[in-house]
Amino acid sequence: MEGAKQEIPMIEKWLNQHRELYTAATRHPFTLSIRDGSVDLSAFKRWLGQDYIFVRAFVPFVASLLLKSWKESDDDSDIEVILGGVAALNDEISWFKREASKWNVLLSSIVPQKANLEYCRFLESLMSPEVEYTVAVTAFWAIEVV
Ligand SMILES: Cc1ncc(CO)c(N)n1
Repeated sequence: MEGAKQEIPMIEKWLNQHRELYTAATRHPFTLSIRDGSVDLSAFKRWLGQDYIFVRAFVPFVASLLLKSWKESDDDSDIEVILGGVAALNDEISWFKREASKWNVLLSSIVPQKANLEYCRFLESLMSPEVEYTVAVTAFWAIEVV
């Protein structure tokens, strides 16, 4: 009888390989302060404006992924998952606008911070037709899992 393979699943392997980064991102003091309600209002407003810029840039990235999934995916259900992501982004943008108005954040005049600008540029680079669907969808997964 063949020995049962004891392969570590890919996602588990990646999480193990990047455990410190993953914990730093998902247990960040800002995130924890949101969870327990102690968040500093000016930090929240700064996040709101910066994340709004990110989400605006994320929409065309997800749209490009939708197109790639239609062309390159071998699994029909992928397109529906990504379409669900687009729908969620629509609701998310409405939420950002509501929150911004509630907290007097002027979304039209937010200046992106350097890290955010670089992140948006990275997203844009993933939109290139040269970038394969498998690469782009893995980035999508990583962005959403963290
Ligand atoms: C869907 C989505 N992914 C990631 C982020 C980053 O915070 C966000 N605001 N929305």
